[in-house]
Amino acid sequence: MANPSFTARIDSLGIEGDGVSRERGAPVHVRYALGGETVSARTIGRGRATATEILSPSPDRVVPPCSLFFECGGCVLQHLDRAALLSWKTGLVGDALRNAGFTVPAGIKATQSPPRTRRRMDMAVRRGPDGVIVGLHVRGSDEVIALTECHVLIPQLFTLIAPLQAVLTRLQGLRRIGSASVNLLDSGPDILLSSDAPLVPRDRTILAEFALTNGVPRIAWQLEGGRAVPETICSIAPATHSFSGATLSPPTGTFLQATIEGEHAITDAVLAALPARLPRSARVVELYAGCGTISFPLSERARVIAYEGNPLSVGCLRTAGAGRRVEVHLRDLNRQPVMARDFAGATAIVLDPPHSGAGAQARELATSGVPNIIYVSCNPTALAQDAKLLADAGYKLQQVTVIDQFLWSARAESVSLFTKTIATRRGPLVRPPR
Ligand SMILES: C[S@@+](CC[C@H](N)C(=O)[O-])C[C@H]1O[C@@H](n2cnc3c(N)ncnc32)[C@H](O)[C@@H]1O
Repeated sequence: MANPSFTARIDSLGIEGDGVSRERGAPVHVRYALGGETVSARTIGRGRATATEILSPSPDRVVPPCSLFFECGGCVLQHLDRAALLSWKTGLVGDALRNAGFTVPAGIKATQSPPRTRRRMDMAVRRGPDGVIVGLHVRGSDEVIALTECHVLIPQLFTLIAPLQAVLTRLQGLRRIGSASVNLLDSGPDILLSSDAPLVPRDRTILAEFALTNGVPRIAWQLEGGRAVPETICSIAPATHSFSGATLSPPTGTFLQATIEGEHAITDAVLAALPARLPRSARVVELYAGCGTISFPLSERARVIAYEGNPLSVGCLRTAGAGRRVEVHLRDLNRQPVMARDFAGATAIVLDPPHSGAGAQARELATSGVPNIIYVSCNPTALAQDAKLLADAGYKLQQVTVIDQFLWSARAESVSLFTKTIATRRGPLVRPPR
């Protein structure tokens, strides 16, 4: 029997944002269902179903604001009230830290970016019979849905989509598939395109005209699936961005925190986690520094020794950091972690690892004995894994801030402060009171 229907009582929301029903033994993940609801559901795969009717709705259920929600793969939780969404994400982070072995302080601070503030998005490009579509994947499919509406993307980027579709339709270098990553820098939209065939000279002229007409300082391009550094196709003005007064020339496709509100919430939480009184000579080691989102605000409080694995980001950070208190090292921290002994004398370690977490680097953090470890995480599961090593090494959790900058997604970001009291010959070195 294809796609059998059943009635399910939903126990809770799972970490992917699906409702989880356990009444049949093995968990069934039910798309579009919320904790506490009873729904009619249709099986769509092993252990997976989609809600077809809500029989008893949760008080937190709302009408999704976007008419594309049930098709588009971009958002997963628009049917959940935003305050309830933030409280669910706060719970995910709290559970991760408890699972790691910590007592979680009461009153976790939590902030959420408003709709239409997302300033970076990776979109898919498809040529169809009626021209090119720039959009997101249909949920669970390779098909691409045109973003005729989007409640997360910042308007300066959303308004570019229609002209971008029109211009890509004219490119010979786009046969069938490609992608468009857009970043809103201080200087304006920065676009990185990929396509499945080389661009011809006329394509380059067309893209340059588009850039001029639409106020796009830079467009870069690479062959779809290629590994070469992207080629700048047109640069009508310098692509620049600034962090705490340091002006950078970021590489194309650079990592930016998803929203400006998210960036500020993260840097504020990191700075608040530093000891209140820091001597000018204090040294903070920063791991996974990117182009310096956190490094430059930090450098106003301490000397920063920054490590990053992407050579282009390192080049950008080095140039912008010249004359500031930021020392930059290129290092793959998976292959060659900073060793515990090399943190000696540091007042704090700040780390902001990728989604997979800190891997081999986490073990060195745990045995470093550095009194303050400030962990910026975009993945509660990886946080739990890494934080367990800190708990086992005697670190205590002092503060947590949850940042929801991927509104309506299941992603939860956080900044946690772990501290350790170090025994010295003169007695315990206690973190100064705030
Ligand atoms: C979440 S981003 C944070 C960047 C920066 N802290 C920011 O807020 O803009 C993670 C960073 O880790 C870097 N990274 C990923 N894997 C790495 C590795 N194995 N070694 C060093 N850096 C790595 C990425 O290039 C990226 O810049």
